[in-house]
Amino acid sequence: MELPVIHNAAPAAAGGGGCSSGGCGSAPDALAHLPEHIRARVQDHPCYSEEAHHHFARMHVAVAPACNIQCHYCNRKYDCSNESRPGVVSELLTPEQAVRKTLAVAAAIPQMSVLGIAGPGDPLANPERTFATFRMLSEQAPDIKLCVSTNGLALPECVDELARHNIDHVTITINCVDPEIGARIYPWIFWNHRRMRGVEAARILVEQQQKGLEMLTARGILVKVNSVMIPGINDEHLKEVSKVVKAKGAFLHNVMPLIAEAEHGTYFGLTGQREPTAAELETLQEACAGDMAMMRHCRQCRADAVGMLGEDRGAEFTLDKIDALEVDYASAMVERAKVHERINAELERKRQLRAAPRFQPGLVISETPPPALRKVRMAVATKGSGLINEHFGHAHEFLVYEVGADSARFLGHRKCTPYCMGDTSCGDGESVLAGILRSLEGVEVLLASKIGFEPWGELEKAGIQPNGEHAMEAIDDALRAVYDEMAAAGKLAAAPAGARAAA
Ligand SMILES: C[S@@+](CC[C@H](N)C(=O)[O-])C[C@H]1O[C@@H](n2cnc3c(N)ncnc32)[C@H](O)[C@@H]1O
Ligand code: SF4
Ligand code: SF4
Repeated sequence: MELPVIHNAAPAAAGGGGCSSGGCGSAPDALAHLPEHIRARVQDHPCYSEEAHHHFARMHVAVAPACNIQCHYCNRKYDCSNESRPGVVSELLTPEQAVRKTLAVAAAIPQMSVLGIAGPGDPLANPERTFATFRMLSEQAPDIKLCVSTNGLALPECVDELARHNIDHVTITINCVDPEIGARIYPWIFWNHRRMRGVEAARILVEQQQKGLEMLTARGILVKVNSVMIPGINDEHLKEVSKVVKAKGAFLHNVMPLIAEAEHGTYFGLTGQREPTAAELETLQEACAGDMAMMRHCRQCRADAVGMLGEDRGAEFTLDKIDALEVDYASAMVERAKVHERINAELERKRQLRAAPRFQPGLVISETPPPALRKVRMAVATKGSGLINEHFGHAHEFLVYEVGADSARFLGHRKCTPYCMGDTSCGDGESVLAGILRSLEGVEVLLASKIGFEPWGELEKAGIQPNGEHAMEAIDDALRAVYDEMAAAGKLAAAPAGARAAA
C-alpha cells in the first residue's frame, strides 16, 4: 500500500519552487543571493536594495554641469522644477553650496543615508567640483555614504582619487560593449583635447568603461552598471552587456527604459526613436537577471533629487530656503543614527520572519497533493515606509509585484499622472484614468489606502480588482493576505501553460 503524502497546509505556486514549508512570506530583495559582506554594505542604500528603498532616502547634488561625451538621449535642462528625468536641475551648485544643502537635508530627513553626484553632466568631467564636494562631505558628514554616477570615459584616471575619498559605490552607464552599436548611441566623445566621432569614438568609450570597471572592482569598490534600453539599437545586445559586466565584477545591473519625447529636444526624441513598453523592459530584465542581480526600482531621478525614491522634496531645499536654516549637524547625526538603527532592526525582524516557516508544524495528512496555484500581479500605491499609505487618486506611480504562494517579487514601478490632482478638481480625470489603466496592463489587483467611486468602477471594468481594505498595512502582509483570500475563494487555479502572461 502506498503511504499517504504529507503536505503542509499551503499549496505550491505554479512554477514556483521555493519554500516547501509553505512559504517564506515575501522576498522583496533582489540582492538575496549576494554574498553577506556585500549585502551588509548595501542594506541601507535605497538604490541598491529594493527593500531599503521603502525606508531610506537619498539626495543628488547638481555640481557637475559639463560632459565629455554626447548621448543621443540626453539634453540637460536648467531652471526646471516640473520635469522629473535625468539631467534636469533647478539650481546648479558650487561645492560649498552643495555641502550646505546636504547638511540641511540630512538634518531635516533622518532617513537619508546616501549622497550622490549624478550630473547634470558627468561628475568625472568636472573632477575639481566633484572631488571638492566629496572631500568636504567626508569631513563634515562622515555618516553619509557617497556615490557617483559616470559614463566612464574619464574613470580610469579617477579611480585612485575615488578610493581616497572613500567612495564606496560607483555607477557606470554602459549601453554596449560593441563599438558598432555604440556609434548609434554616441555622436561624439571629447578625448585628448579633440572631438571624435563614429565607431572609433565608441571603441575608446567602451574600452575606458571596461578598464574603469575592472580597476574599481579590483579595489573592492562596489560597481552598479546602468544601461539604457533603446529598442532596435541595444535591446538584444544588453544581455551580452550583462554577462560581460558581471564577469568583471559589477554587482548590480540597472536596465532602465529610454526616455525619448520630442519636447525634451534630444536626438532620439526628435527623430521618433521609440521608448520600450513596460512589458518589453520586464522581459529584458528577466533575461539579464539569469546572470546577475537586477535593479528594478530605479526612478530615473533628476540630478538634484531629494527624499525617498519616487518623491522629490527638492523645492523644500532651495538655496534661499537653506540659507535661512540653522543646522546643528552633530545633533542631527545622533538622531539619524537612532532612526537608522530602528529601521534596520525592523528590517531584520522582517527578514527573520521571512526565513521562518509561514505555517506552523500542524501538518495536514492527505492522499492528494494540493493544487498548483498561479501567480498574480498586484499593484500597490505607497508613499514609502513599506506601507499601503497612498490614495489611488494621488498616486503618481504604482509598485507592481508578482505574488505567489511563497513569495512576492517586486517587478517594477509604473509611472502615471495622478488621477486626482487635488481635493476638488479631477478635471481631466477621464483621460488620465485611461492612461493609468494602460500603465497597469497585466495587473489583476490594485491596493491603495482609498479608492474613489468612479475609478473603482473603471478598474473593475478593466479587469482589475480594487482593494482599499489594507490601508496602513505593510505591503508584504497585505499582498499575502489578498493572495490567501483569492486562494481560499478558488480564484487561483493554475492556468494552462501560456494562457496568462502573469502565470
Ligand atoms: C544624467 S546621467 C548623469 C551621470 C553620467 N553622465 C552618466 O551618463 O552616467 C544619469 C543617468 O541617466 C541616464 N539617462 C540620461 N538621459 C536619459 C534618457 N533620456 N533616458 C534614459 N536614461 C537617461 C544616463 O544614461 C545615466 O545612466
Ligand atoms: S554621459 Fe550622462 S550627462 Fe553626458 S550626455 Fe550622456 S547622459 Fe548626458
Ligand atoms: S536615478 Fe536610480 S540609482 Fe540614481 S538615485 Fe534615482 S533611483 Fe537611485
